This record gives sequence, structure tokens and C-alpha cells, in this order.
Amino acid sequence: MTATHPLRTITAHEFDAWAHMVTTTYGQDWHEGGLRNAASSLQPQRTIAAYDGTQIVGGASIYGRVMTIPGAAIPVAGITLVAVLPTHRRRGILTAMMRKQLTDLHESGGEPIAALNAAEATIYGRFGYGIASHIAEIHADKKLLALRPGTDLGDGTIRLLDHQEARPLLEKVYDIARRGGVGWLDRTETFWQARLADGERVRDGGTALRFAVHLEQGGEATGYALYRSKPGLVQVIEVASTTRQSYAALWRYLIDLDAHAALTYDGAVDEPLTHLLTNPRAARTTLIDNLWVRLADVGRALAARRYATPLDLVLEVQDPFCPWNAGRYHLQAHGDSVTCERTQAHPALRLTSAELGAAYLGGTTLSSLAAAGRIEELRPGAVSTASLAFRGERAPFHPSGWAFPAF
Ligand SMILES: CC(=O)SCCNC(=O)CCNC(=O)[C@H](O)C(C)(C)COP(=O)(O)OP(=O)(O)OC[C@H]1O[C@@H](n2cnc3c(N)ncnc32)[C@H](O)[C@@H]1OP(=O)(O)O
Repeated sequence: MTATHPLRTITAHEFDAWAHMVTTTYGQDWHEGGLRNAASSLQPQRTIAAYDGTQIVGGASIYGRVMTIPGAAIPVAGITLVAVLPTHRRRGILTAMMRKQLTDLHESGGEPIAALNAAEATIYGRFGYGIASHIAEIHADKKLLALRPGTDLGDGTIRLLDHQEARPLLEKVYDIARRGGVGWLDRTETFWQARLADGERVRDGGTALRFAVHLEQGGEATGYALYRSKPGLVQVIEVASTTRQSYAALWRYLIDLDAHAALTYDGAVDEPLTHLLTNPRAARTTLIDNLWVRLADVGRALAARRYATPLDLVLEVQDPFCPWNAGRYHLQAHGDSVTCERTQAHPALRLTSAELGAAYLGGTTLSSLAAAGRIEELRPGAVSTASLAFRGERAPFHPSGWAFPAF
């Protein structure tokens, strides 16, 4: 808590007042559908508020989700709906809420990592969060888009289904895709509802959501694309597939949609689409930070993932914001056998939790952080060895946001 603004979890009947504070802070009016989605997906016992007397003046919540990480899928605390009223800024309320969330995770033995999408990239580094993934905002000139000759499209078909028909097929495909994709989350009923919410506000001038589902000859769904049309634009919302042929076939379908000059999609940094095109420059991309990861418990987090190469490394971790994490760790990894124990041995690398958070999903490299002067190498070659081991096979990708609406 801060000296003047105590923090506590909200009760269910305080939800409306809490939501009102969040929307006021975000410069919005909460509409009916949004309020319903938030009320059903948020857990009051994981939602905190800062009080000025009886008034709620700040708040933050946690969604408990399961995220695919290199070699495993683990519970992750999804930090969301962080807000402090404009009347109460710069008094340390955010700092107190961040500390409470992480302390609670540590003391309860909760999720070993926390993750969030940052409203501004200047906010969360000070609390030990590091940029673990980027998103490639793709903007393509449709008349220049064409697939390379000879692209294997398989022999399936694409059907436009309505929401009800598509929904079970989407779930099956998504569940296979997310298990193989680092950064992807599990999606329970509540989160599906939010992801597929389709009211006027969500459409933002576009059509209703379209469900293009790829079916194999035997009827099995192996991919889907969610999109809407906006004036002059195909806005691709989500593409998931379980085979390379269905991925290529879905993109051919999207590219072939007539009467649109442009196509947009928030894809992975290493989105295979680029390599399917005759003119890769037709799809221009802007990179933007996406998932910020914070190791709430360094030892448990590092032991939970798998590493690309064998590793025997002593790390000295500095962590003024979460002092329980500070100290030396002996990280040993060989295939599925991974241990991370406290030690007094001499360290090979000195770094903070933020660098470990950044490297955790295998996207940001330790070598790049070291080149920026953010990691101290105490044993020659240790950065290079560790960087290769932390690296993932594919760039991590988080196909939907943490922030409201809650998908
Ligand atoms: C995961 C998500 O939900 S992201 C959404 C985040 N929410 C928003 O952006 C909504 C609008 N903004 C706000 O609600 C508030 O301004 C917040 C939550 C960003 C900050 O809350 P505050 O209580 O004012 O922050 P607090 O007083 O604890 O500041 C902590 C430090 O962060 C800095 N800081 C706070 N906000 C910002 C910002 N937007 N940009 C840069 N620095 C910031 C402060 O200057 C302070 O620095 P210091 O420790 O060096 O003095």
C-alpha cells in the first residue's frame, strides 16, 4: 500500500465502480457489451484497487492463463486494466500496485511469470518487465500480393461459415496451433466470447466478422482466418492453421478477396507469409513491442522452460524491485532435464530480472542485450553460449491482446 492510498482486492459488488474508474482513466465510456465481457472474465479476487477514502482511484487485475513457452506450457499471470485516475497520478499508486501483484505471486507460490501488453513502452521496464516479443504490423498493397508459383496449397477447400458453425472448428484448430506456438495462450469460453465479440463498436466501421475455415477432403478443419472488410481494406484479425498447406491456402483466399486495395494483419516477426510471396516487399511491416514478461520467481521460471542447447551456467541476478529474486543461480539444462538452484559459485553473467524476462520466450537474444550494455559477462564466451541456449526455434508470437476486451 502507499502511505495514503491503501490497496485491497475488490468485492464483486464493487466491480461497477472499479470499471467506471478504469474507463474514465482510459478516456472512454464503458459500453454495455464491454462491461459484460469484463465482468465475466475478470476475477474479483485477483483484481485490486487503490482507495482514497471510499473512492476507488486506481486498479489493476490479473487473468490467470496458460502460455506456451519454449518446450512447455505454464500458468502465467496476465496483467491487465492497469489504471490510476488523472486526479491521483504520480503519487506512487502504480508502483504500489505492481509491487503488490508481484509480492502476492511470490508469497502464494502463484504463476512464476507475469506478462502484459504495455500502453506505453516507458512504463514497465522500471518494474523488471522486459520486451519478450514483438508484433509485425503488416500493411500490404493487395495488387502486389501473389503467392510464389508452385506453392503447395493441398487439396482442401475453404468455406465461409457462420459463427455457430465455425466456433467448434475454430476451437479445435486453435488448441493445436497454440500448443505449438510460443507466446500463444489457452482460450476458455469467456476468452473466446471476447475474442469473437462483434458489436458495432468492435467493428469500428467494418463488416461483421467473417469466418473462413479450411477443411480437408475428409471434412477435418485444419485452419481458419477471421477477418472483416473495411472501406478499401481487408482487416485480417487472426489466422491459425495446423498444416503448412492450409496456411498457404488461407492466405491465397485472403489475397484473392476482390475490391480491397489493402490488407492489414498483426503477425509474427517471422511470419511465413513473407516467404510465400513473389514480392515480399508488397507486405511492409512495422515492428512494435508486444509481450512484456516479468519473472516473478526467477528459479521456478528458468527451470520451467527448455533450452535449445545444453547449458551449465551461474547467473547473478539483481532485482531491487523484487528482492527475493536477487542472488546467484546455477542453471543446468540438458534436453528435458532442467534445474535452477541457488548457489554461491562464481557467476558467468550478471544481469537483472528484466533481461531474463526479455529473453524468456526465446525472441529477444541475450547477445543483443549484452551488446546494449545490459548484461555483464564475467566468464568469456558465457553470453554467446547462454544466448544460443535461450533462443527459440521460431519468434514468439502472441496472437491477441491482454488488454480489454479480454481475449
Ligand atoms: C497492462 C496495462 O494495462 S497497460 C495500461 C496502463 N494504463 C494507462 O496507460 C492509463 C493511463 N495512465 C495511468 O493510468 C497512469 O498514469 C499510470 C498507471 C500509467 C501511472 O500511474 P501512477 O500512479 O501515476 O504511477 P507512479 O506514480 O507509481 O509512477 C511510477 C514511476 O513511473 C513513471 N511513469 C508513470 N507513468 C508513466 C508514463 N506514462 N510514462 C513514463 N513514465 C511514467 C513515473 O514518473 C514514476 O517514475 P519515478 O519512479 O522515476 O518517479
